[in-house]
Amino acid sequence: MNILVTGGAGYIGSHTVRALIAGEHRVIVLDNLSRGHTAAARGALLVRGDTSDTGLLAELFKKHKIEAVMHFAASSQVGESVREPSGYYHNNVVKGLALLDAMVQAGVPYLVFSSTAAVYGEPEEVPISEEHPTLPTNPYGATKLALESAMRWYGDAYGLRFTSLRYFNAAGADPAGDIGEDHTPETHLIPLVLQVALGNRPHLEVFGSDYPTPDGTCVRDYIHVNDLAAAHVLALDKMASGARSNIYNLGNGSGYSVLEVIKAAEEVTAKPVKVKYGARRPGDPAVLVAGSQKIRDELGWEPCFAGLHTIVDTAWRWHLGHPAGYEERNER
Ligand SMILES: NC(=O)c1ccc[n+]([C@@H]2O[C@H](COP(=O)([O-])OP(=O)(O)OC[C@H]3O[C@@H](n4cnc5c(N)ncnc54)[C@H](O)[C@@H]3O)[C@@H](O)[C@H]2O)c1
Ligand SMILES: O=c1ccn([C@@H]2O[C@H](COP(=O)(O)OP(=O)(O)O[C@H]3O[C@H](CO)[C@H](O)[C@H](O)[C@H]3O)[C@@H](O)[C@H]2O)c(=O)[nH]1
Repeated sequence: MNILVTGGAGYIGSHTVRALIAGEHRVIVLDNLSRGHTAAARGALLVRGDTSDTGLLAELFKKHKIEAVMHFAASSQVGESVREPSGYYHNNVVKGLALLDAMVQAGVPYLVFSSTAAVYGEPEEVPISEEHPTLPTNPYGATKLALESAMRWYGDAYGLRFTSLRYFNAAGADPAGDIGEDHTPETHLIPLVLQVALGNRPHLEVFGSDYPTPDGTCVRDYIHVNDLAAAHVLALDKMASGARSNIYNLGNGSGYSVLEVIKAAEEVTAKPVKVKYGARRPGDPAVLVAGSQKIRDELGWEPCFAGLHTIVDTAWRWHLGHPAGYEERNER
């Protein structure tokens, strides 16, 4: 298929682009490079542009006979969203709607959407199933939920078919070692821990040690980025063969605390990681662990990189090979 990947120069998007190309799809990446990297999108045609540019979208849909969109482009930091909700509503909801409208206008039938565990908020029970109530505790999760809701109504009214994938914590890197996680600023736990191990940061600040969890630090479900990428390909194939719109969680079903992640990183890297304890980060739920049985049953998805050490090891190989990331910040 001819597929437009928004945000395909970013972390998860670039790994999915690779999986799509391996599956012999033709990929056009649309990325404004606010956070992405040209080197990450290699192998695809990269168009530098914004998802709000409906003229550009119409042109790309027509010129490349686009049959499906994978929509990764978004602002995605929980803490930043609490401080600056306006930017999140604009980038994730307003621009997301522009994309949906352009798809409807051009008759592009299929959309795979990057949603998040943050739509659930503080869970009533774990593992969290797709039926769990959605009560986000931060604007980031609220904006993703808002677009999911729009997709549902657009589906009813205009026939848009979508799969929303609610990822838990994406981590790791392609074992090939040439693409990986490089956010500026970096806010995610695993890359930050590895930067400490590399000697690029003095310490890791643990955000809160008084949560109601076994060691007092937050528990998350880490999922390898290539396992996420594979799920996107499966979701698209399923829709193209007639499946209805759907929502799936994506996680491994195992929760690890911040301290457990640090310990795993020390074991993988054989380096000490200095820790300082700080305050809780606003908007952080204590525990997020996925129930992903639905996607296993319905799409046949199985993680290939399920263990925390394996995930951290692939990330470590990327960081060792690219201690300063993609090193192309001055191009922006
Ligand atoms: N990283 C995670 O753990 C995680 C978890 C759940 C959901 N998600 C979602 O997955 C998606 C990808 O996350 P990521 O970690 O790869 O983020 P990322 O920041 O690496 O990638 C996002 C990409 O989108 C681009 N972009 C942002 N706004 C744009 C716009 N308006 N127009 C064009 N391009 C734009 C950025 O330049 C960047 O390349 C996001 O939608 C995020 O909310 C991520
Ligand atoms: O310097 C740090 C960074 C993170 N953490 C903690 O480590 C855990 C993981 O934090 P991340 O920032 O790596 O990830 P989040 O759980 O906040 O968010 C990630 O997963 C969410 C869904 O669970 C969203 O989708 C979001 O896009 C994605 O970044 C959290 O408890 C956080 O408080 C620290 O203690 N210190």
